[in-house]
Amino acid sequence: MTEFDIVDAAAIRDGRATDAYFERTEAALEHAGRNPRVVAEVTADQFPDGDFELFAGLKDAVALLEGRDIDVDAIPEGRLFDGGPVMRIEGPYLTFARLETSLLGFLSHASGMATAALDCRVAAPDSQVLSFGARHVHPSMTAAVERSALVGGFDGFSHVAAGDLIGREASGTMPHALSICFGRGEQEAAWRAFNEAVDEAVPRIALCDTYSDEVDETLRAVDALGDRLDGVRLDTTGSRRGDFRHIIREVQWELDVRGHDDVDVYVSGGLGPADLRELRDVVDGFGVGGYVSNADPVDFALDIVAVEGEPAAKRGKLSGAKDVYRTADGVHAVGLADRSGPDGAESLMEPVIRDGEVVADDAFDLAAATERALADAETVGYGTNE
Ligand SMILES: O=P(O)(O)OC[C@H]1O[C@H](OP(=O)(O)OP(=O)(O)O)[C@H](O)[C@@H]1O
Repeated sequence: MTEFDIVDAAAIRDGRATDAYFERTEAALEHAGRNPRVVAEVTADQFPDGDFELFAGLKDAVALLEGRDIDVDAIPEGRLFDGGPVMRIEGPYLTFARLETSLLGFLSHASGMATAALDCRVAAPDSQVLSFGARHVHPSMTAAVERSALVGGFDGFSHVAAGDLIGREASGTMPHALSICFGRGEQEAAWRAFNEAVDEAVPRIALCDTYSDEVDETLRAVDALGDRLDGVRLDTTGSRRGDFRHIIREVQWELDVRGHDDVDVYVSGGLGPADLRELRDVVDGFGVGGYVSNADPVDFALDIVAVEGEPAAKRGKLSGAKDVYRTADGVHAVGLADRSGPDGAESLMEPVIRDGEVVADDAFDLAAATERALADAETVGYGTNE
């Protein structure tokens, strides 16, 4: 049987999922009898510059690091960061050297996607926003996509197996394929079959752009499903879109004049924050895919900043174990961990692992992470000058 090209969880956990140069570094250090106690930090930018990003991926990072002879401090998942460390690891270097590759992968990708999700969330704070981007990425990444979207404040997601892992049910109704399988002019049959077959708890949201005009298909869906119709989705393809806002307003108008203003209107297809801002007052919800799933990973690096208690770092990086602080007005500052931060500032880093034991479950609890993300967005005014 042909297997998928997926590096499995055991290889990640045992450190085989690493860059070859870490294996050679281990060989050299062991040969020389060296295994210094180091402090290493995960950082994207050395100094704050007002450009915030959202921290995610901590749950998987902790799963990788727990049980090892190290201490780990980190800012909790869902916290906005702006320069300085997001994580600090202390212990014998050989204990965690080969984990750097997977550790950075977990944090970089998830944080990039969560930041993109928060961009969408703040663009349409009162709309329902669902993650539709699983189809754009390798299947092994889909749970990370959906979880990151939730950390960034999305209301739901589409991927079924990701839902099994996350512990929440996937949402979604129908693709164009359903109408096409019934045939041109037979959309009513497709919507009725959906209504008859699908669990009562699933909202009846008819996809209304497959063969004909959005207003026409919407009114036909109203006739076909009557009061059972909860909403329509317009995924009008780019080449046919013209003025999408006008199309949506026209659909809303024609629903209203017939007394169906309770039918919600959802839109999807290549949408990002600018579209959400432009359309948020005329729709009830959005499906957003590629903007989140295809987001650039955050450029995290892991660097040694102290060896045997003494400051040490490569040039361009700041030596010494550090902490990050937030002042009451939402400004971030970086300082040495063994000194207090600016007056009135709170430290954002928390102990997460001590001697290999996880000591802060709440730091990567999904609901808590989302709550932090939304609160932080407000505190620092994230996205308000877009
Ligand atoms: O464009 P994105 O933001 O990445 O959104 C992801 C996809 O979700 C929608 O699929 P839909 O189910 O409507 O498409 P299909 O039935 O044509 O496959 C939309 O057409 C996008 O292709």
